[in-house]
Amino acid sequence: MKIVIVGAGGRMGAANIRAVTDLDGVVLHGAVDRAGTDAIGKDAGSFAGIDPLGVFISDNIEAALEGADAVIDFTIPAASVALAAQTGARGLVHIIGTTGCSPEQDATIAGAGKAGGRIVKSGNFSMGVTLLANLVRKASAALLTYDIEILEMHHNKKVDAPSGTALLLGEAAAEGRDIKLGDHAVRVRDGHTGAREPGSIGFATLRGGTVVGEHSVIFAGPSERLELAHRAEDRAIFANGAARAALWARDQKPGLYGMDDVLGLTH
Ligand SMILES: NC(=O)C1=CN([C@@H]2O[C@H](COP(=O)(O)OP(=O)(O)OC[C@H]3O[C@@H](n4cnc5c(N)ncnc54)[C@H](OP(=O)(O)O)[C@@H]3O)[C@@H](O)[C@H]2O)C=CC1
Ligand SMILES: O=C(O)C1=N[C@H](C(=O)O)C[C@H](O)C1
Repeated sequence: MKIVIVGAGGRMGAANIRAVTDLDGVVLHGAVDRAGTDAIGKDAGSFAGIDPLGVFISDNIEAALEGADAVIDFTIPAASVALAAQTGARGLVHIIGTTGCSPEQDATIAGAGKAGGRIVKSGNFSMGVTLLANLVRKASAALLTYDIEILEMHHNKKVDAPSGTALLLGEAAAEGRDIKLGDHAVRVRDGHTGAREPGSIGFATLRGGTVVGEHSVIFAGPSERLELAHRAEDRAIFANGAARAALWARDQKPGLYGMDDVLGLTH
């Protein structure tokens, strides 16, 4: 399977180049980043800290897509939305790790799935978080009256908050109670907030240093707390999941999928 990495010059871009090079059945077909960025023209392998691959990071997405089967895209929302139109028109596999999309951008991406793309989009491609979301859904249903708070910490370069993972975990908690996250989420607290609204799902965001990604879901009840947590130690866990998702999506019908589908976890 011939894969193009988009956002190749970024933190996840380098991890994705290494993951695609390591996995049997896939080859790096192209590597693309934003015009004018430092990585353009560099060998993708050397850039990612491995042996040279003879694939050079380019700003020409159309040329890179020629002959490709799949795209792994960890960039910014506007870039992922624009790319989904191109992958949809070509019927390509499109793995989207980009977080921070608005509801309108998510709807446009879903439309690209209907138009022919095989899209897998997730706020977190690790096995651990995918399983964690399933545990959160169950705990939320079982501990119906407990207050739910979601805490995340990431490195000081992260640009969106709450993280895509925190929102994914919030969605799982809401599904467990058959409510809509949008109606119950409290994403920021400041000043005289009043007492906690029963049934709300709170988010708290920390940023600092080089933290890859840490998430805790706290169920706080009378005289006890249950905490379910995940700590990412290396971006390889996301990149390996994304490469695995690309191989899986090749044999699927056009549409929009998540990591539960890739791992065969039904709920
Ligand atoms: N779902 C998951 O499992 C994970 C998701 N993420 C998400 O992935 C995204 C990227 O994260 P990270 O790698 O840390 O961020 P980086 O900023 O390091 O990388 C993003 C890359 O995309 C490039 N880029 C921006 N616009 C375009 C464009 N139009 N075309 C091609 N490339 C473009 C950037 O270039 P430049 O810097 O020059 O603007 C940069 O090289 C974030 O949304 C993050 O939250 C991260 C880890 C795991
Ligand atoms: O930006 C990051 O770094 C990460 N982003 C994802 C998110 O927003 O949840 C996944 C991971 O936690 C790292």
